[in-house]
Amino acid sequence: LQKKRDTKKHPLPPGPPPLPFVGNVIGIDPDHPWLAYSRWGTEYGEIVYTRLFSQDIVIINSERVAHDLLDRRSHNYSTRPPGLVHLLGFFGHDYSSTFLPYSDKWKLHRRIFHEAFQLKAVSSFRPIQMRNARSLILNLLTSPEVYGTHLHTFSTSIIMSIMYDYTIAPVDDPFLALVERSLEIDVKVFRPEVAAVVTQFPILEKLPPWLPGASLVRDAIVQRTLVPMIVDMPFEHVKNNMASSKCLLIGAAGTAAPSVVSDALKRIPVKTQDKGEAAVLEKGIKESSATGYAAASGTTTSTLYIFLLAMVLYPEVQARAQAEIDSVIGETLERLPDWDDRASMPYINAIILETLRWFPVAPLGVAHATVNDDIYEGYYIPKGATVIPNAWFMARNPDKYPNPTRFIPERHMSKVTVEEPSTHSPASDDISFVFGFGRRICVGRHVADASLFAAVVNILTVFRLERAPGWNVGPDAEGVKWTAGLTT
Ligand code: HEM
Repeated sequence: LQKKRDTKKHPLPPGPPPLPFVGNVIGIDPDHPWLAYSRWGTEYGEIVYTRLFSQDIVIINSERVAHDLLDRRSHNYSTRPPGLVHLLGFFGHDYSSTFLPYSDKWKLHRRIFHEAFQLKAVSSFRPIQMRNARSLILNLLTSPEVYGTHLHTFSTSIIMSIMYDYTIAPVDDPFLALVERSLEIDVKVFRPEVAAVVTQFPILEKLPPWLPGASLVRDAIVQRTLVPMIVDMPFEHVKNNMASSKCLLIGAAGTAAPSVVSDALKRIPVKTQDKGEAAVLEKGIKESSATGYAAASGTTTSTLYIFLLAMVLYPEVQARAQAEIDSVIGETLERLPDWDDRASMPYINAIILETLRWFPVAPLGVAHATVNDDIYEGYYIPKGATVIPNAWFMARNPDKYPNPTRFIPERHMSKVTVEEPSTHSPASDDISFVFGFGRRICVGRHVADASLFAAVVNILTVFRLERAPGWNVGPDAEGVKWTAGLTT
């Protein structure tokens, strides 16, 4: 039954007419929901209401509305959809900072991330990022045919070093195997569209696992086994390192190499003598750090795939970027670029911004939800509504980005920051919407920005990327097959 509401005074935002019971489920390609949402954006405007079964969905199709609601009214728009939160619980995933409802637990996770990943702190990770970028170009030189694996190794090695000072084994790393299996399930399941179906048909969670069609239950069983290992294994690695370094040097509080986890653990005794509170803090550190891998690896890797695609499709952009690099480090390649060169490379910075814009790797961001009813520009937005920022459509706003399907770094040239690199932040640039909004904006955006610079500048310094013969993809990237989930 549809909820009874008095929407006479304030109508719901416009949207496609729903069918009885199912709402607007039909017509959404589950693998590319942003395409339907964007069509509705063209037809109905900046804010669209739709219903998936009984779940209210509000799609935000413009940065203007997203800033109004998700930033300026963030007190009401900073939680996650209850259906999604429930689904995560069913999968044993209720530790994930990304999907925690707005709560004290989320605030603690956010504080732990903020201490490590705020703009003025992230420069301490630069040696790790540059070292991994150098390994990346070496790996690409050795076996270019498995470039995807190398991009993935680059992203995962960085986040594991930063978080845990954990060095990933070149082959068959035991932690990586676990986490990749788990992420495969995550990206296909943790979406508002799936949550709406499961909320409507709770029986789906109760089916016997052997039944054909009970893949949700089977996946949940696998996840509930994997999750405790994923959360515990790298955390114990840090604790063991800290303990053994203490044994070696009695009295020195942890001489293990620094990492986000060891730094956060070292801060605990200073802050609290209370055992209960210390346990809560330790759990918060363990759970938030386990979120870091999932949040950082797929997004960074996918962005680098899109960068390679752009370079192959736009050789003139590549040539201009390489001319810029040559002008800074010299054509003889006596050295590779480094952080100090960044301020002299506005075109490289513009390429990074355009890569993030051209195909946002999280095309629908991560869904927010309302805590209370709201009225916005005369429209009624119900309590508990799932609120989806359609980054894909924002990136294709022709008023802001003329010819939006084309890769044109020049459009950012007047905006790229060229000051001292430690003050450079993509959030201050005009593509910050790809990192989300308000209190939930991506905590890793400054880390991501630096990793992308390290990879992009090193790749362009030593390689020329060319189209493989017979590969027929046009400048709008039509013909490219996208693997879609939470991230593409
Ligand atoms: C190109 C790379 C990246 C992109 C495009 C990206 C994008 C996003 C987006 C769209 C969100 C959701 C924001 C919202 O709810 O409005 C998010 C959240 C988050 N990201 Fe990123 N991200 C990237 C890299 C990273 C990295 C490297 C890290 C960690 C070091 C990270 C950690 C997180 C975390 C923990 C959250 C959850 C924040 C919360 O719910 O409070 N991300 N990211």
